[in-house]
Amino acid sequence: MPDLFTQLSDSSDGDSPEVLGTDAYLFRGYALSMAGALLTGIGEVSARSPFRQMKTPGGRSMSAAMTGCGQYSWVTDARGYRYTDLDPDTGRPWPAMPVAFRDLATAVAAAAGFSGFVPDVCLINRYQSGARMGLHQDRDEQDFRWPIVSVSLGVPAVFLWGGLKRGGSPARLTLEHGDVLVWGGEDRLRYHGIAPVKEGRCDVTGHVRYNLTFRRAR
Ligand SMILES: O=C(O)CCC(=O)C(=O)O
Ligand SMILES: [Fe+2]
Repeated sequence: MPDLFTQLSDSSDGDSPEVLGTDAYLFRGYALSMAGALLTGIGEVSARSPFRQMKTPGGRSMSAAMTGCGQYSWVTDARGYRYTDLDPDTGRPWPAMPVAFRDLATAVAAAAGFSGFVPDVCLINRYQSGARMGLHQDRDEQDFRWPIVSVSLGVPAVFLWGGLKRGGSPARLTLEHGDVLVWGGEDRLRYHGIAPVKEGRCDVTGHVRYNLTFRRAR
């Protein structure tokens, strides 16, 4: 893979990512130096569009609480999964995406070989202990050529990394405060999820895990 070499040496923190697939990388600690700014951003976004536990189309409450920012964000309710330009809870547009969020997503995507990624969505997940996310694909976006960029903050969690089809037992990776995953290309539709988050403590977030997931919805 000659390309991989070039990409790795372009990695802006100088550390090589772990390779999770043809087009999937884990950049350990990539967001550590920006964690303060990211948490401030989460506070500002959630002051305007509060975290809420959404319902699946089948009527079950998601255990992770969610909010979002950007031009659109992702919602689920009895009508299904979709992106909206208004927050259904406030009736107002989703808060603007903080510049620090967007710049981080663009830079790490480029380090993974996806130059020109400009997210129009940042979905923010908040996990208390016991919260989880079942195996799923991210497939409500228009153009699967753009990757998913996923930033973990706070208490660690086990990320489940499956294949392109349902079934089989997924790989398990512990994601810690500051870790960033990028998946796209051949890996764009991989099943993934989060195992129930264990009781833990992080100096900056307390008992909570946050995940920022950056997408290009449209
Ligand atoms: O919390 C995570 O790390 C994964 C979140 C996720 O897969 C999603 O929001 O679609
Ligand atoms: Fe996902």
